[in-house]
Parts: sequence; structure tokens; C-alpha cells
Amino acid sequence: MILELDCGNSFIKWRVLAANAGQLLGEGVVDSNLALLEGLGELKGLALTFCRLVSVRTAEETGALTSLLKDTFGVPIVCAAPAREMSGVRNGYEEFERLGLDRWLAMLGGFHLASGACLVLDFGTAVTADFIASDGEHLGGFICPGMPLMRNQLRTHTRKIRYGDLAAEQALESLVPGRATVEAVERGCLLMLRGFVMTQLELARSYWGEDFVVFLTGGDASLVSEVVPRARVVPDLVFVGLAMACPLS
Ligand SMILES: Nc1ncnc2c1ncn2[C@@H]1O[C@H](COP(=O)(O)OP(=O)(O)OP(=O)(O)O)[C@@H](O)[C@H]1O
Ligand SMILES: CC(C)(CO)[C@@H](O)C(=O)NCCC(=O)O
Ligand SMILES: [K+]
Repeated sequence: MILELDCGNSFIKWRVLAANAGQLLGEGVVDSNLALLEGLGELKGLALTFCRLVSVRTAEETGALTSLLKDTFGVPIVCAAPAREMSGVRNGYEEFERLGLDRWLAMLGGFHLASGACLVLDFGTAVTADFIASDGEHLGGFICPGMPLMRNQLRTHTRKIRYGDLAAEQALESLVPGRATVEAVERGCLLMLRGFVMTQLELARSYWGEDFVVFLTGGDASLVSEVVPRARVVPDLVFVGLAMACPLS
């Protein structure tokens, strides 16, 4: 069995696949290393043989997690590493090792699935956009705050914006102008996110006309999917790239 991990800034996404990298045996989203071990502990008949992971965390944090996994399961662990070029995609950063590895893997996955030009949009703690041309050239991308960061900045830097998670969720059932703080903030932030998405689409059209695929991934992808009906929502796009970057030996 293969353990796959996507260690983002807020959450660790994990899944366990059968040894031939086929059947999905378990998956989850957790907010700590301990919660990961707990989640894995609940899987019946767990027998890991290999682990691959991608992390955008510090080397110390990632090292602590890999040590824990080695001590617990005694399996070989492979971490995705930066590359100038892989699977036909050329990293567009001047310093290629500085491009976030989650972005890089989502790009590898997207270009592989599209077999052509694509726009990859990832909605996590941060939101990212990356442009890959039909010849595999990464033209670059954009990074901006995601929903969690936008709302938390408002909560942190104002005195009178306070509300709970349930109210936040309910506020998004409509997008008419808010008549309560929670509605005004949640809808305002979502409209910013959707505005960002439309701008990325315009830019992609200016490069490629209609000849490109849009991928949406990340925990908040569903919040914007209705403004891009043509998009492919691929929640596990980073894992698609991870399998390409870290094949089984
Ligand atoms: N099952 C879930 N567990 C946790 N968050 C979820 C879940 N489903 C959707 N979300 C939403 O996804 C967002 C987090 O996205 P995601 O997990 O892709 O990124 P992250 O790990 O926080 O950050 P990064 O951008 O570094 O990947 C949060 O806004 C959260 O509300
Ligand atoms: C932008 C995030 C936070 C998105 O998860 C991650 O890809 C990251 O930390 N990137 C490093 C900076 C960069 O990609 O330019
Ligand atoms: K991510």
C-alpha cells in the first residue's frame, strides 16, 4: 500500500492506495501530524510499503513528519523535489527551486491530463494560478490570499467583524449585497475570488484563444466552479503530479 501526502500550509491531505497505485483504500484531511497518525490508525489492515509526499512547509516541519512516518511505519519515503524540467513541463521561475512544489505538481498533473495548454487554479490557504503553454513552457503565475486568509485578515485587523463558521457557510447561499456583517464579508471575499478567476481566464484567452483547459483544485475549488462551467474540477491534481514526480522506484 502506498501512502500519499500533500502537506499544505494549513492542512495535510492524505490518501492510501493499493500497492499497484490503483484502488483508493482511504483518504482524509487533517490539521496535524498526530491527527494523520490517528486517521491512518483507523484503516483496517493497513500495510504500507511506500510513501511519497509533497510539502510546502519548512524543511524542519517536513523532516519532523518524515521521521515520524519512518519510525511508525518503517517505509521508504520519497519527497517531491524542485526541477527545472519534468514530464514535458519547463519551470518558468528564474530560480526554479523557489516555485511552490504543490504548484509544480499540479502543473505536471494538469499538463499531462490536458496534453496541451492549461490554466491551473488552486484554491487553498493561498490561491494560485499557473499558465502552461501547449509546448510545456510555464509562463508563470500569480499568488494571492485564499478565502481563509482574506476572512481572517478582516477579522484580525478590525474590531467589529466577528462571526462563527456556521454563519459563514450559510451566508454563501446567496451573493446579493449583504445585510449583516457575516454576509457582507463572506460574499465580498467570494466575489474577489471569482473576480480573480475571471481575470485569469481573460489572460489565458489572450494567449490561447479558446484552446486551453482550465483545472480547478484545492479545498475551496467548489466556491468558484460555477463561474467556469468549462473547467475540470480535479481535487487530486497535486496527487496526479506527485505520482509522476515520485514513481514507485
Ligand atoms: N475536508 C476539508 N477539510 C479541510 N478544509 C476543507 C475541506 N474541504 C474544503 N476545505 C476548505 O479548503 C480550504 C483549504 O484548502 P486546502 O486544503 O486545499 O489548502 P491548505 O492545505 O490549507 O493550503 P495550501 O494552499 O498550502 O495547500 C479551506 O478554506 C477549507 O475551508
Ligand atoms: C503559494 C503557496 C503557499 C500555495 O500553497 C505555495 O506554493 C508556496 O509556498 N510557494 C512558494 C512561493 C512561490 O511559489 O513562489
Ligand atoms: K495546495
